[in-house]
Amino acid sequence: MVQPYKHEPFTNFKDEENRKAYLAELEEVEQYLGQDYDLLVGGERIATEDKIISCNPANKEEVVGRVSKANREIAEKAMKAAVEAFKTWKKTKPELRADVLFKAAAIIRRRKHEFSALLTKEAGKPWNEADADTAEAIDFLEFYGRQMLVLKDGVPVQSRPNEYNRYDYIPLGVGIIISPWNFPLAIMAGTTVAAIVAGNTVLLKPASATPVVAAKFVEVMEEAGLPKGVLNFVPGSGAEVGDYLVDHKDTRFISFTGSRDIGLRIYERASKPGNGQIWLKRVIAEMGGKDTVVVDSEADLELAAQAIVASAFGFSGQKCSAGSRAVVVEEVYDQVLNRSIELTKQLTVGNPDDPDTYMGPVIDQSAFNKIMGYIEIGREEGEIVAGGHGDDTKGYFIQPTIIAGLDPKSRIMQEEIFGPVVGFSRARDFDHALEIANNTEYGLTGAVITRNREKIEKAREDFHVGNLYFNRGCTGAIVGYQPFGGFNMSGTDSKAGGPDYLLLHMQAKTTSELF
Ligand SMILES: NC(=O)c1ccc[n+]([C@@H]2O[C@H](COP(=O)([O-])OP(=O)(O)OC[C@H]3O[C@@H](n4cnc5c(N)ncnc54)[C@H](O)[C@@H]3O)[C@@H](O)[C@H]2O)c1
Ligand SMILES: N[C@@H](CCC=O)C(=O)O
Repeated sequence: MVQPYKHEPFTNFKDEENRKAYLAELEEVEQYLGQDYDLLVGGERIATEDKIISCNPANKEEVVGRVSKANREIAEKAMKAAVEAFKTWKKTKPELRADVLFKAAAIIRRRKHEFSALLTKEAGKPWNEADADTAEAIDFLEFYGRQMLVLKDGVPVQSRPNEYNRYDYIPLGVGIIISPWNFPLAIMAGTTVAAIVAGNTVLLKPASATPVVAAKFVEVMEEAGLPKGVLNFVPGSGAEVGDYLVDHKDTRFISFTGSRDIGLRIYERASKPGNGQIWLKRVIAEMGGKDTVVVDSEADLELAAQAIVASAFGFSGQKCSAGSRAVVVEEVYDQVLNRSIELTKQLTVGNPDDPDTYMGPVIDQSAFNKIMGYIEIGREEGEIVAGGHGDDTKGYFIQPTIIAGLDPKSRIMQEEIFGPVVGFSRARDFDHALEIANNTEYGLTGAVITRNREKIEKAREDFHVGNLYFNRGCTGAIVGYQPFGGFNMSGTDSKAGGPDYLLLHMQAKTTSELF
């Protein structure tokens, strides 16, 4: 009997035993740094000469792993394997498919700190952020397994005398899963297993910065009993393998999570049918954000500053949900800004191996350069009142940075920076604050800090984002509790971890029989 779903608890690292356990797993992971990882195609392991070299962003000399790189020929082979495996996987009982997910969840739970320690090494995640990423991966496995058990018999529809009508969900076909590096376990695993449990077969192309944790996850799925060809592992270049698979006539759907620009490229390419293609490709695209914490004059100002700082600088602001804009009502602007500066100056930046590090590095040289470029723009557009410096000698470290006095239409307040930078703008009153909050092309997350019930209700209606939070920060959605996804250029609002998510990977079939 499947137990009711509950989210995986976070680890309390104040507990000495937990600290010791995490340190032991960091040592364990260090033993296997630098190893080679193969592709997986139709159950066959393939090693290529050409490798993706994954490096530790906190110590760029340290190689985390060398992962074989797929090319078009291998991608084609993987597509054929997935098409073949779909013939049997689509007919495999949904209960059995769900059991594979439950077993995979149990395996990852037993190796929880090992996976998190690998995230610390490969993505530069501080302990609590890595722990949350692993917990979310477990949650996706547990939640989607249960959702499939709910959907397996379809939904009742009306029948009439001597007529029996049914409404069932059937899988789509072969899906391409394209995942980002910032939640390299949770989002990669969640998008993969949602497609699989619904009866589809997939080709997984993880982000090139974090392929090792994806390779480890693929091993877990094999251990959990997934048949050959259902999950094919094809890391590779977006431009080469990504475009090829997006354009492929046998691709039935694409599940993409990543930037706005790549999301738009995929959306456009997928709309053009390839030679011999007999369907419209479905696209799930979860993209960027420019997320705002709104602070009202009638608010707990300490809570407001805490929420701004946590939302802006958790995992160095490298979350689509990051609160990269603070819009504060005039009356309390100076107080909130000053307290946010104080809190920011207390944050520790350093090697995420150290449990006392709050903020680790950003992911790579190109991210470092881009974020430092934005900080320079910020010097022109506003005033740097905290941080503003970076150091890329050993790893890619950037101080948490606050830029104050910004025009709401400035670049810092409009463009996704994806780093530890938050811009502050003043609003005349609460209505003006909401107007500013809605003035970007994105619509992913937002938070409102106020004690006023009417203002909460106004924001509930008028603040146009997929995930809106009151009196807390705007990051950290939990699977099954706060289904996640955004409006406008933030994507197709797929609501990962929500009750409708699996349906995006299925099609409904009506049957009607007369007696
Ligand atoms: N909305 C969400 O749920 C969500 C969650 C996490 C991250 N994100 C967004 O992701 C971005 C950061 O992640 P990123 O830097 O990995 O994004 P990215 O768009 O650069 O890459 C995402 C994935 O797309 C692949 N890719 C690149 N070019 C491709 C192509 N031509 N065809 C197919 N695939 C291609 C990459 O290799 C990677 O696997 C941010 O914009 C962030 O906001 C959104
Ligand atoms: N789901 C995560 C964000 C994922 C994107 O980076 C959150 O709610 O903070």
